[in-house]
Amino acid sequence: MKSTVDDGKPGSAWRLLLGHARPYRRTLLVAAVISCVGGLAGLAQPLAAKAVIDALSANEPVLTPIILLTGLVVGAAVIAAIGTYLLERAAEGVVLVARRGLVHRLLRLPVAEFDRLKPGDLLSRVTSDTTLLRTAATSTIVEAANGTLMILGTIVLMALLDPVLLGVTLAVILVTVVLTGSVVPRIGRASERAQQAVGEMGAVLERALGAFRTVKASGAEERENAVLDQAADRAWRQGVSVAVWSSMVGILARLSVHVSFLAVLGVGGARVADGTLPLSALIAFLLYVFYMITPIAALVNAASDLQAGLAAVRRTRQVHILPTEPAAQGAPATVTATGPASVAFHSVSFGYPGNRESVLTDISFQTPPGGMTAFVGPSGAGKSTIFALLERFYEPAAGSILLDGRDVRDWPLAELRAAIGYVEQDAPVLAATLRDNLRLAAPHASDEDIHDVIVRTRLDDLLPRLPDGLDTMLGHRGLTLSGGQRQRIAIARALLRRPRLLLLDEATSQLDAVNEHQLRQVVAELARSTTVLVAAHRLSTVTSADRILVLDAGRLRANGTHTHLISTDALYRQLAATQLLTTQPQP
Ligand SMILES: Nc1ncnc2c1ncn2[C@@H]1O[C@H](COP(=O)(O)OP(=O)(O)OP(=O)(O)O)[C@@H](O)[C@H]1O
Repeated sequence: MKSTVDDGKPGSAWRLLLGHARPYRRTLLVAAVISCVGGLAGLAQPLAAKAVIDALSANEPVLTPIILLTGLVVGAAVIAAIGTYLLERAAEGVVLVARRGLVHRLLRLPVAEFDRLKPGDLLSRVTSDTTLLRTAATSTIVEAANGTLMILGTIVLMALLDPVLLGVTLAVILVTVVLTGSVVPRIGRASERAQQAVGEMGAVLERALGAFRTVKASGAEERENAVLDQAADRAWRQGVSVAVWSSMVGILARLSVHVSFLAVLGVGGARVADGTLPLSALIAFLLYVFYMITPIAALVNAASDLQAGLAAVRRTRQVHILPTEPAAQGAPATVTATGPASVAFHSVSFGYPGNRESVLTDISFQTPPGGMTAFVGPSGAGKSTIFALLERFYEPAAGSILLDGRDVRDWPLAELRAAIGYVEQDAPVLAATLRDNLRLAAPHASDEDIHDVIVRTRLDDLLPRLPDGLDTMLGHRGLTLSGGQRQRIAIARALLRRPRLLLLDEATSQLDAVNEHQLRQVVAELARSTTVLVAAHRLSTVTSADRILVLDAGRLRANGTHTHLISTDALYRQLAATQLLTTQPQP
């Protein structure tokens, strides 16, 4: 995915990161105050210990100083725990909101957009990048704010002690800040490249695991392993690069304190020698120089973490600027009309995005409400593409598509899809129970409805063999089922939606002869109450269709019944001959 997020403005990633923190600003403020109070309680502990020792040596009552000391110790621990809890809670909140936002966006991507993306990379943005946001948008911001505050406080106290020595200290710190400023962006760039490599790894892994059996059967484990290794290696190298630059910044911070100390000692020593500065002021000043070590170290850490967070925010932002389907803004689907819907294509031409070749050229046809229309033609002729256009997964380059006399572009997208039952070519079974799989398209379907479609799709022979009936978990992508069973589940799922238009893409190709015959009867029965469009390879499944459209290389070349086409269309005759059909319609 191209990095187009910064919009050229360096501040935009910062704004986005702060945007993630904004909902938790109160919690973060409280956590910052708590951490200051905890720090003060810590600072007061030596004084309380001193009071206990003083009381002991002076033979005075020690109860009060001991209570005070205990109070400070316990109080500091409790306060620190509350601060940590608040920060961690806010951090989890940041991750939750970021993940929800990304998931919401991803599920609303247009199909055309999804085609060009890598699911594994998207997955890493939802899981890994959001985790990097976690600390950057919460504790790091608090740490940076506290560190800055402490440094400013020390500078004020230093100014009160001796402005000249302060000038010396600030000059050294300034040089360090300039040097650090040139290193920090490198941490950011390396972090972003490391995350990109993690994303690539996700994509390769998704590819290998998604085709697990094929990878094994092809003996390609080692080759896939090598590709994964390379991506992991790239992530490792960038991680090492982050480590190198981060330690450079650490060295600079340490050097700045030490050089400040020496410079203050030199200049201050000379001033003590010529009597312009009391020795006690020089000692106090030097102590303050050392007090700055902790906040400077905190700022250095924060700078590294923030760079990783900014890189992550840029990657998550890349998802947020992807287009979404209009359904994202629309109301939930409400089916207003019922009964079979008519379909019409008027001079539709279409080519897949990024592909200059036209896949459909000047396609025009009409189907009345109800009945079965079949699309036949050689592989790659464009049959599935017609269905994809009806579902509005893509927009045609020219022409118009009407469902029920209304242009599909004028239908609210959710309503359009609610009217259509779609069984895609390799309809997936999700890793969920059989019931949830069936209800995917009709979440409110009753158990009677479910049993009805199970009988109609001949799934009733499968059901008794499942250990928990409808509540049996079906494995990842339905791999625990046979191909035919997966197809019948997909058909049952589409039927449960009570569609006005049913699109069956090769839906019967994996059924045995008996089941296919039964299902053909189901489809024929269905064609009486709904409009059925079938994309078929096997003519045997569609010879009894009310009309058959013959597609060849994206053009509609003939249209008619089986008997008509056998006598008029050479391609159809050839298809029929190669599929060993008689010229008689099948029962
Ligand atoms: N998402 C896509 N992006 C780019 N090209 C695609 C995409 N899907 C299909 N195509 C191309 O569009 C053409 C038509 O494909 P389509 O799937 O519609 O054919 P089909 O007639 O259904 O074929 P089959 O019977 O083999 O399923 C093919 O050349 C195919 O390579």
